[in-house]
Amino acid sequence: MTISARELLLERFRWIGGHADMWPLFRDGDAFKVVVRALIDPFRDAGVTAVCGIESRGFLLGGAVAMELGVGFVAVRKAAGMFPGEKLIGETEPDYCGLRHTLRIQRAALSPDDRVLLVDDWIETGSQALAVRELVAAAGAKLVGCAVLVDQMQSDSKAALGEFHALVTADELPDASMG
Ligand SMILES: O=P(O)(O)OC[C@H]1O[C@H](OP(=O)(O)OP(=O)(O)O)[C@H](O)[C@@H]1O
Repeated sequence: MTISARELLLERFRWIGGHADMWPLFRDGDAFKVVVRALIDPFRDAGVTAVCGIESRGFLLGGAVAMELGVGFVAVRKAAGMFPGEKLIGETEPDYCGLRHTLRIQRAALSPDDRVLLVDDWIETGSQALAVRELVAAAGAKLVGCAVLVDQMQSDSKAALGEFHALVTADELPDASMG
């Protein structure tokens, strides 16, 4: 019997010391492939031309999704001074930790004919995803949608992220007090 990405995620997910631990899922090559393919499913025929991923876990998933879709990857960096050349820069609202981040993409990475899929492991306040939306718009490109493993976002702003696809919601995961 084939196990679905959703079942894999629910089965392998752990809390360790209050931190969500999905790394064992990525360590298993077969499971990783199933999860990446499930993230892509609604977007296979959406005309996506670029995948964006936010530093750092979004790099891992976004790169894999880009490869599978056969398009390029656009890094969204938080770290200052790490990106060469001209950049587009945006500030986030406070994220799930109450932190504001400065997000950057290389200006030349996107053009007005690009159709962008944002990929991440987890969305909670949506602050970082919404800031990426602004960067994509500043490049003149279109954010087609957002694919995440875990959705914990309550805000109505989710609609601003285009087609939204999550493998599970946070309330389906084991309770954080278990870890
Ligand atoms: O919806 P929000 O409240 O904006 O939070 C979601 C973001 O937070 C996490 O990254 P984190 O900042 O923990 O960085 P990491 O991937 O390096 O752990 C996650 O990977 C998202 O990028």
